[in-house]
Amino acid sequence: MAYFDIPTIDVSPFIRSEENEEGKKKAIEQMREACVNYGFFQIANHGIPLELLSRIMDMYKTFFASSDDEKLSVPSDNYFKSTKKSAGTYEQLLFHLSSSGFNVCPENPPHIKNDQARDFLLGIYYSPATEAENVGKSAHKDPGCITILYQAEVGGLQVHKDEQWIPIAPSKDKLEVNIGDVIQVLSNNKFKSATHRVIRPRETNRYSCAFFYNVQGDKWVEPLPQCTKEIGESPKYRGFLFKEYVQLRQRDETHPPARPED
Ligand SMILES: O=C(O)CCC(=O)C(=O)O
Ligand SMILES: [Fe+2]
Repeated sequence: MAYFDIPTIDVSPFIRSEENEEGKKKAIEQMREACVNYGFFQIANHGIPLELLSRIMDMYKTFFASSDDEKLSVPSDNYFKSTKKSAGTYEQLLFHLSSSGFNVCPENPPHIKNDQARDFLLGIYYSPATEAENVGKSAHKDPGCITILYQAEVGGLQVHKDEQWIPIAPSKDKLEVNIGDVIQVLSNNKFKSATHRVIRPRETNRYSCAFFYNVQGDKWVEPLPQCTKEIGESPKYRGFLFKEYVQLRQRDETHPPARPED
Protein backbone atom coordinates (compact mmCIF):
# COMPACT_ATOMS: atom_id res chain seq x y z
CA MET A 1 0.00 0.00 0.00
CA ALA A 2 1.36 3.45 -0.91
CA TYR A 3 2.52 5.63 1.95
CA PHE A 4 1.65 9.31 1.81
CA ASP A 5 3.63 11.96 3.52
CA ILE A 6 1.91 15.25 4.23
CA PRO A 7 4.11 18.07 2.87
CA THR A 8 5.81 20.53 5.21
CA ILE A 9 6.22 23.98 3.67
CA ASP A 10 8.76 26.56 4.81
CA VAL A 11 6.89 29.89 4.90
CA SER A 12 9.86 31.97 6.12
CA PRO A 13 10.10 33.87 2.78
CA PHE A 14 6.76 35.50 3.74
CA ILE A 15 7.85 36.26 7.30
CA ARG A 16 11.41 37.55 6.97
CA SER A 17 11.77 41.13 5.90
CA GLU A 18 14.30 40.63 3.11
CA GLU A 19 12.90 40.12 -0.39
CA ASN A 20 12.91 36.50 -1.47
CA GLU A 21 10.70 36.23 -4.53
CA GLU A 22 12.12 32.81 -5.46
CA GLY A 23 11.38 31.44 -1.99
CA LYS A 24 7.83 32.82 -2.08
CA LYS A 25 7.20 31.32 -5.51
CA LYS A 26 8.44 27.94 -4.34
CA ALA A 27 6.24 28.00 -1.21
CA ILE A 28 3.17 29.02 -3.25
CA GLU A 29 3.76 26.20 -5.72
CA GLN A 30 4.16 23.69 -2.87
CA MET A 31 0.91 24.94 -1.31
CA ARG A 32 -0.95 24.68 -4.61
CA GLU A 33 0.25 21.11 -5.06
CA ALA A 34 -0.65 20.18 -1.46
CA CYS A 35 -4.14 21.68 -1.87
CA VAL A 36 -4.68 19.66 -5.07
CA ASN A 37 -3.37 16.38 -3.64
CA TYR A 38 -4.31 16.49 0.04
CA GLY A 39 -6.18 19.66 0.97
CA PHE A 40 -3.71 19.58 3.83
CA PHE A 41 -0.14 20.63 4.64
CA GLN A 42 2.09 21.67 7.54
CA ILE A 43 3.92 24.95 7.78
CA ALA A 44 7.32 25.53 9.35
CA ASN A 45 9.00 28.84 10.27
CA HIS A 46 5.62 30.58 10.66
CA GLY A 47 6.99 33.34 12.86
CA ILE A 48 4.60 32.90 15.82
CA PRO A 49 6.76 32.80 18.98
CA LEU A 50 6.71 29.31 20.52
CA GLU A 51 6.41 30.87 23.94
CA LEU A 52 3.13 32.51 22.89
CA LEU A 53 1.76 29.21 21.52
CA SER A 54 2.72 27.50 24.75
CA ARG A 55 0.96 30.19 26.84
CA ILE A 56 -2.22 29.75 24.76
CA MET A 57 -2.16 25.99 25.33
CA ASP A 58 -1.58 26.51 29.08
CA MET A 59 -4.57 28.83 29.19
CA TYR A 60 -6.78 26.18 27.59
CA LYS A 61 -5.42 23.48 29.95
CA THR A 62 -6.33 25.64 32.94
CA PHE A 63 -9.81 26.33 31.58
CA PHE A 64 -10.62 22.69 30.79
CA ALA A 65 -9.31 21.54 34.20
CA SER A 66 -11.73 23.85 36.01
CA SER A 67 -15.00 22.63 37.51
CA ASP A 68 -18.13 22.07 35.39
CA ASP A 69 -19.75 25.03 37.18
CA GLU A 70 -16.92 27.31 36.15
CA LYS A 71 -16.91 26.06 32.59
CA LEU A 72 -20.66 26.52 32.32
CA SER A 73 -20.36 30.08 33.63
CA VAL A 74 -18.93 31.28 30.29
CA PRO A 75 -21.55 32.31 27.68
CA SER A 76 -23.29 29.19 26.38
CA ASP A 77 -22.20 29.83 22.77
CA ASN A 78 -18.56 29.70 23.84
CA TYR A 79 -18.31 26.44 25.77
CA PHE A 80 -19.44 23.15 24.24
CA LYS A 81 -19.15 19.54 25.37
CA SER A 82 -19.90 16.90 22.77
CA THR A 83 -22.43 14.39 24.01
CA LYS A 84 -23.14 12.63 20.70
CA LYS A 85 -21.04 9.46 20.53
CA SER A 86 -21.04 9.53 16.75
CA ALA A 87 -19.52 13.04 16.69
CA GLY A 88 -16.80 12.10 19.16
CA THR A 89 -15.74 12.95 22.70
CA TYR A 90 -14.38 16.45 23.22
CA GLU A 91 -14.92 19.80 24.91
CA GLN A 92 -14.27 23.11 23.23
CA LEU A 93 -13.96 26.79 24.07
CA LEU A 94 -14.65 29.27 21.30
CA PHE A 95 -13.59 32.89 20.84
CA HIS A 96 -15.17 34.99 18.12
CA LEU A 97 -12.39 37.23 16.93
CA SER A 98 -14.64 39.98 15.61
CA SER A 99 -16.17 40.64 19.05
CA SER A 100 -12.69 40.73 20.58
CA GLY A 101 -11.83 43.83 18.53
CA PHE A 102 -9.11 41.86 16.79
CA ASN A 103 -8.91 42.18 13.00
CA VAL A 104 -11.78 44.67 12.84
CA CYS A 105 -11.72 46.74 9.63
CA PRO A 106 -12.09 50.52 9.67
CA GLU A 107 -15.49 51.87 8.56
CA ASN A 108 -13.89 53.95 5.85
CA PRO A 109 -13.39 53.51 2.98
CA PRO A 110 -16.83 51.86 2.97
CA HIS A 111 -16.05 49.27 0.31
CA ILE A 112 -13.62 47.59 2.71
CA LYS A 113 -15.94 45.18 4.47
CA ASN A 114 -15.13 43.50 7.71
CA ASP A 115 -14.99 39.97 6.43
CA GLN A 116 -13.82 38.45 9.67
CA ALA A 117 -17.20 38.09 11.36
CA ARG A 118 -17.26 34.32 11.05
CA ASP A 119 -13.63 33.71 12.02
CA PHE A 120 -13.09 32.00 15.32
CA LEU A 121 -10.49 30.41 17.52
CA LEU A 122 -11.25 27.08 19.17
CA GLY A 123 -9.44 25.44 22.08
CA ILE A 124 -10.23 21.73 22.15
CA TYR A 125 -9.77 19.17 24.93
CA TYR A 126 -9.91 15.41 24.42
CA SER A 127 -9.95 13.06 27.42
CA PRO A 128 -7.87 9.86 27.16
CA ALA A 129 -9.30 7.03 25.08
CA THR A 130 -10.91 4.15 26.95
CA GLU A 131 -10.87 0.45 26.17
CA ALA A 132 -14.29 0.85 24.58
CA GLU A 133 -13.93 3.98 22.48
CA ASN A 134 -11.27 6.32 21.14
CA VAL A 135 -12.98 8.75 18.76
CA GLY A 136 -12.03 12.36 19.46
CA LYS A 137 -13.75 14.00 16.48
CA SER A 138 -15.29 11.73 13.89
CA ALA A 139 -14.41 12.03 10.19
CA HIS A 140 -15.46 15.42 8.82
CA LYS A 141 -14.56 18.27 6.50
CA ASP A 142 -14.35 21.84 7.75
CA PRO A 143 -17.08 24.02 6.17
CA GLY A 144 -15.18 27.31 5.81
CA CYS A 145 -12.08 28.46 3.93
CA ILE A 146 -8.92 27.53 5.82
CA THR A 147 -8.22 25.98 9.23
CA ILE A 148 -4.86 26.46 10.96
CA LEU A 149 -4.29 24.03 13.81
CA TYR A 150 -1.73 23.59 16.58
CA GLN A 151 -1.31 20.16 18.18
CA ALA A 152 1.86 20.66 20.12
CA GLU A 153 2.52 17.62 22.22
CA VAL A 154 0.04 14.84 21.66
CA GLY A 155 -0.89 13.57 18.20
CA GLY A 156 -4.18 12.09 17.12
CA LEU A 157 -5.07 14.12 14.04
CA GLN A 158 -5.41 12.01 10.88
CA VAL A 159 -6.06 12.97 7.27
CA HIS A 160 -7.87 10.75 4.78
CA LYS A 161 -6.32 10.14 1.39
CA ASP A 162 -7.01 7.33 -1.06
CA GLU A 163 -8.66 5.00 1.49
CA GLN A 164 -5.91 5.55 4.08
CA TRP A 165 -5.79 7.54 7.29
CA ILE A 166 -2.48 9.43 7.51
CA PRO A 167 -1.43 10.32 11.08
CA ILE A 168 -0.04 13.82 11.52
CA ALA A 169 2.83 13.83 13.99
CA PRO A 170 2.55 16.52 16.68
CA SER A 171 5.14 19.27 16.57
CA LYS A 172 5.86 22.20 18.87
CA ASP A 173 7.06 24.39 16.01
CA LYS A 174 4.76 23.50 13.13
CA LEU A 175 1.17 24.36 12.32
CA GLU A 176 -1.25 22.20 10.34
CA VAL A 177 -3.27 23.86 7.58
CA ASN A 178 -6.33 22.39 5.91
CA ILE A 179 -8.63 23.59 3.19
CA GLY A 180 -12.37 23.72 3.88
CA ASP A 181 -15.47 23.29 1.71
CA VAL A 182 -15.67 26.96 0.63
CA ILE A 183 -12.25 26.76 -1.07
CA GLN A 184 -13.19 23.45 -2.68
CA VAL A 185 -16.28 25.11 -4.18
CA LEU A 186 -14.51 28.36 -5.20
CA SER A 187 -11.79 26.32 -6.95
CA ASN A 188 -14.43 24.15 -8.68
CA ASN A 189 -13.07 21.04 -6.97
CA LYS A 190 -9.40 21.65 -7.89
CA PHE A 191 -8.45 22.09 -4.24
CA LYS A 192 -9.75 19.39 -1.91
CA SER A 193 -11.49 19.97 1.40
CA ALA A 194 -9.56 17.48 3.52
CA THR A 195 -11.48 14.77 5.35
CA HIS A 196 -9.90 14.43 8.77
CA ARG A 197 -10.62 13.04 12.24
CA VAL A 198 -9.10 12.85 15.70
CA ILE A 199 -8.33 9.55 17.43
CA ARG A 200 -7.76 10.00 21.18
CA PRO A 201 -4.58 8.44 22.54
CA ARG A 202 -4.68 6.24 25.65
CA GLU A 203 -3.56 7.52 29.04
CA THR A 204 -3.07 11.14 28.13
CA ASN A 205 -5.16 14.27 27.71
CA ARG A 206 -4.93 15.93 24.32
CA TYR A 207 -5.27 19.66 23.63
CA SER A 208 -5.34 21.46 20.31
CA CYS A 209 -6.05 24.97 19.16
CA ALA A 210 -7.63 25.74 15.79
CA PHE A 211 -8.19 29.02 13.94
CA PHE A 212 -11.04 28.91 11.42
CA TYR A 213 -10.78 31.47 8.64
CA ASN A 214 -14.18 31.94 7.03
CA VAL A 215 -16.16 34.21 4.75
CA GLN A 216 -18.97 36.38 6.06
CA GLY A 217 -22.35 34.67 6.47
CA ASP A 218 -24.08 36.68 3.75
CA LYS A 219 -21.37 35.91 1.19
CA TRP A 220 -22.53 34.05 -1.90
CA VAL A 221 -20.19 31.14 -2.60
CA GLU A 222 -19.90 29.63 -6.06
CA PRO A 223 -17.09 28.40 -8.34
CA LEU A 224 -14.90 31.34 -9.44
CA PRO A 225 -14.88 32.37 -13.14
CA GLN A 226 -11.09 31.76 -13.22
CA CYS A 227 -11.79 28.12 -12.39
CA THR A 228 -14.81 27.70 -14.71
CA LYS A 229 -15.77 29.75 -17.78
CA GLU A 230 -12.37 31.41 -18.21
CA ILE A 231 -10.81 27.97 -18.67
CA GLY A 232 -13.74 26.35 -20.43
CA GLU A 233 -14.96 24.24 -17.49
CA SER A 234 -18.53 24.02 -16.27
CA PRO A 235 -19.29 24.67 -12.58
CA LYS A 236 -19.43 21.52 -10.45
CA TYR A 237 -21.43 23.20 -7.66
CA ARG A 238 -24.41 25.47 -7.46
CA GLY A 239 -24.00 28.65 -5.43
CA PHE A 240 -25.12 29.09 -1.81
CA LEU A 241 -25.06 31.58 1.03
CA PHE A 242 -22.31 30.66 3.48
CA LYS A 243 -24.59 31.06 6.53
CA GLU A 244 -27.15 28.64 5.06
CA TYR A 245 -24.44 26.09 4.43
CA VAL A 246 -23.18 26.43 8.00
CA GLN A 247 -26.74 25.90 9.28
CA LEU A 248 -27.04 22.76 7.17
CA ARG A 249 -23.77 21.46 8.58
CA GLN A 250 -24.76 22.25 12.16
CA ARG A 251 -28.18 20.63 11.79
CA ASP A 252 -26.60 17.26 11.50
CA GLU A 253 -22.89 17.06 12.02
CA THR A 254 -22.94 13.30 12.14
CA HIS A 255 -24.57 12.44 8.80
CA PRO A 256 -22.77 14.29 6.10
CA PRO A 257 -25.19 16.07 3.94
CA ALA A 258 -22.06 17.79 5.18
CA ARG A 259 -20.67 17.58 1.67
CA PRO A 260 -20.67 20.71 -0.48
CA GLU A 261 -22.19 18.77 -3.37
CA ASP A 262 -25.39 18.06 -1.38
O1 LIG B 1 -8.19 18.76 17.36
C1 LIG B 1 -7.77 18.55 16.24
O2 LIG B 1 -6.63 18.13 16.02
C2 LIG B 1 -8.66 18.77 15.02
C3 LIG B 1 -9.96 19.47 15.30
C4 LIG B 1 -10.83 19.62 14.10
O3 LIG B 1 -10.66 18.98 13.09
C5 LIG B 1 -11.94 20.60 14.13
O4 LIG B 1 -12.20 21.17 15.20
O5 LIG B 1 -12.58 20.82 13.08
FE1 LIG C 1 -11.80 19.86 11.48
